[in-house]
Amino acid sequence: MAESWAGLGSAIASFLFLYAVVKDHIPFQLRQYFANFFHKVISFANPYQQIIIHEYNGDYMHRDKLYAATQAYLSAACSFRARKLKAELGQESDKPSVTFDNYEEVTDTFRGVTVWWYASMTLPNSKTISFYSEGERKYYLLTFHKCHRKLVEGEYLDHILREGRDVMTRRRQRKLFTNSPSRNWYGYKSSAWSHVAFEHPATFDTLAMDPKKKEEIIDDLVTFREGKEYYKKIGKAWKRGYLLYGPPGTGKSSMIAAIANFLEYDVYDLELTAVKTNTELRKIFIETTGKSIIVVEDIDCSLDLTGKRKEKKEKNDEEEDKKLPGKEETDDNTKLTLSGLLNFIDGLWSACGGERIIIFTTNHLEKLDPALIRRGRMDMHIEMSYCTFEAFKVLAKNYLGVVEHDKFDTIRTLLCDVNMSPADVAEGLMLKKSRNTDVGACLENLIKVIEAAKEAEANKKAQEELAAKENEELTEEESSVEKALDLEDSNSEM
Ligand SMILES: Nc1ncnc2c1ncn2[C@@H]1O[C@H](COP(=O)(O)OP(=O)(O)OP(=O)(O)O)[C@@H](O)[C@H]1O
Ligand SMILES: [Mg+2]
Repeated sequence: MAESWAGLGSAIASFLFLYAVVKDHIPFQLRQYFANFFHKVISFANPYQQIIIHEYNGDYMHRDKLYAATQAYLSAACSFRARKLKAELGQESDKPSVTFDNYEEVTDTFRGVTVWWYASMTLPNSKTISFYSEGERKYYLLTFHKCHRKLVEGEYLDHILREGRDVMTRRRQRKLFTNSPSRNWYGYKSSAWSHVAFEHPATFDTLAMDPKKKEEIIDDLVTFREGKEYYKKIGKAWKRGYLLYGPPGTGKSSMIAAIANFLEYDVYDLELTAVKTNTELRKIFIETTGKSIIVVEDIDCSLDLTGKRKEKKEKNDEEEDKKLPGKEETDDNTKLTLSGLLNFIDGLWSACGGERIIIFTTNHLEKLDPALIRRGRMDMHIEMSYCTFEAFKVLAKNYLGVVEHDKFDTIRTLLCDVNMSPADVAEGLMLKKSRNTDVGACLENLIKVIEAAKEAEANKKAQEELAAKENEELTEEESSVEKALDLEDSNSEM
């Protein structure tokens, strides 16, 4: 046996030696012909097929998107099968990712089919003198059986792209954007938005509100997040509008942060007062990305939107006849109007860019134009109310770590008679906590705060009643004087 192996070895060595000697004497075309023929024979006999995914294609400017998605996918789904791993922190990421190192191979299974992934790179050719210094070129090599080609090309690569993008989205450093005034939209890479890292700690666990309502909102968000196919089926853009309304300090902004953290979306905080025209608003909108929340806080203060559309329509009807041909259309395009805002929410443009949530907040629901908040535009109206006992229990758990206490009953009774925002209740719990860690003392402090608020509210109510009574008496007096004067006048006429 050993002899026959030795014989084979020497035969190969002789062949390679001979080939090296005669290679230079064979014409190039003939060599090419033999190489092609050899390749065909090999691939005919080889039942496997390969797809290569390079990190950079053509130039060094743009990293291939499929390569990036593959890297993310493999790091999440397969790297645990590799022996040699490497960890790195991507540019846009805030979480380290662990992926398998070069020259490692892992397997993956898709619909019962096994495929092999191999990470490798080509080293720079040191003999080539180039103006640009070339580095190593990394790539992934995907190997699979020939009979699964349709599945791999048709579905598996799409699956890699989709899942990989999801992993990248989850790992990315989320951002809080704000729109810059249009005078700053100039220069290289000019953008309507500037951003900082989004790091708000609010979550649904820290949000004090009725647990049933909270559950409803979470269910709605989950349905939305998983509703891509549904929205496609019913022919609606994949977006959802929420209107948060309620008095100051009831948690509207905290709710936005909790939603963003729950869905892992970016937040675009749209300052409408910095937008001058409908065209600007459209540009701002186009520059937002999918998986994001667009927020307009205090919408009632941002613009005088009430009834403007109606007035405008009437005015337009009147002015229709006066319009001269060739006269410039100014109104709609040079000003930010309610119809501009409505277009922004659900016009044709609203469908571009993927899943989006739009949230408006207001302290005064009654001030808003019904068209702006009708169902379909603002799909869910969420009232953020004064602190109830259920909401207080969430705050007590978060701030003091207690779920039950003797003083809870007193607080329950007190909260029924007073309108206190969760912000005020939280402040009552926090003030004392900073100096004294005793839970009983903190709750005692809160009771005092609520009692003081109750007294202040009662005083205010009494004053208002007094003022109303005085006003009433004054009007009564005035009307009796008027009546007396009228009587005098009629007597003198007679
Ligand atoms: N429902 C709540 N749950 C937990 N904390 C709350 C809640 N409401 C208010 N707070 C606390 O009060 C602070 C202010 O709340 P937030 O800014 O969310 O109120 P808001 O409704 O947006 O008020 P405004 O109408 O003035 O903008 C928050 O930082 C948070 O600590
Ligand atoms: Mg707010």
